Amino acid sequence: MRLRPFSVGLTRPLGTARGEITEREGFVVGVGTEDGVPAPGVGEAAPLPGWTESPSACESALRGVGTDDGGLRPDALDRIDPGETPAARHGLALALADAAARGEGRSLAAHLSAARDLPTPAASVPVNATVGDGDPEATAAAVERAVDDGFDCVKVKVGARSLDADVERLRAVREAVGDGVALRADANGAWDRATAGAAVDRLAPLDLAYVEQPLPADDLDGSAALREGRGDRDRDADDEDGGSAVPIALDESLARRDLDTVLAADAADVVVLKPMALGGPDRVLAAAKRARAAGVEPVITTTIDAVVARTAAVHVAAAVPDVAPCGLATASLLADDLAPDPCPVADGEASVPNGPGLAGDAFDGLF
Ligand SMILES: O=C(O)CCC(=O)c1ccccc1C(=O)O
Ligand SMILES: [Mg+2]
Repeated sequence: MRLRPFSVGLTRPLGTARGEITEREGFVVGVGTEDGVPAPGVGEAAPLPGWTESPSACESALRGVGTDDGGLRPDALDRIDPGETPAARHGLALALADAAARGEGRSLAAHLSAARDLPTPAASVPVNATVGDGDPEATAAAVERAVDDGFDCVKVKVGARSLDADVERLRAVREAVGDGVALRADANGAWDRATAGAAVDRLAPLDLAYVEQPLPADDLDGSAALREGRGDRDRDADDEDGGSAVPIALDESLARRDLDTVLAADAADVVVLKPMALGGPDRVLAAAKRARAAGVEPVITTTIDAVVARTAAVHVAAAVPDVAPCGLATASLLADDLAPDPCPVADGEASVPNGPGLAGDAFDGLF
């Protein structure tokens, strides 16, 4: 197993309620026949503080599963705890899955779905554009650009400013693009229960597709109450029959609590699943299948990963039948990348490479 450190910068910082993301660092993970796998395989471990383990914990977890002569222990994957070091597990699980899929001569999506009794994967996946914090004019202009580029679903970061200011931003966006565009708002856990309750009431007239992580990650009861329209707020006439006027998505909550706990709490309409934060593509596809069975819609996104992990997430999304728009159109947020993007986005859809594996041998030059 080989590890190659990398660092890629964003074209400009992505403003979120939890600060700005300016660059992504991590390791490309390579395995080969010397590791006992049938073909070369490439993975990516890109820890993001606040979402995963630290870069040093990630590196030690990966180095810990190697043998003294540079090979891989046979039980390597089982030795990496997906809760403690999800990015490390992602890197190795992806490299091994890429190798296995290439050995089988089929795409990563086909390999992952066959193991879970899912139907033939899609050839492209719908994606949303991602727009960071900014003033109302800049936010509306960024969303308009995305719509001009062919997106019909756009996610806007909120929660970095007052609720009044965010409502003004989203109003400006809705006015600029009209009713035909699906809008999502991601608060990254910024609001308390009273603010979140006020937010769903005030955003209801703007017809949002969902509000993502309105409350802190641990507040599953608050999220369940918000969904039922019984947050700490005055009820208005619109939700007398109960139910939040805006569907609720959870993201950070999944990195803190296991999926079954989130599902049992009735805390979400949508779960946002990030392979890097949840320990690997295999785990996320299994989680997506379980969420669907429980009536909760899965959405696949990344932590703004580099091209290897982003391509893997596209394969995962392709394996989810009729997947909702996913947060995978983030290549354009990066100023540079590890390799050319094998999943170009056009008309709001990312194309899925045919394989074998992630993208044939396109990433083998990374070593
Ligand atoms: O979902 C998307 O549109 C892109 C990914 C994204 O927003 C994100 C990227 C890095 C870290 C956290 C998040 C998030 O969804 O909260
Ligand atoms: Mg989010």
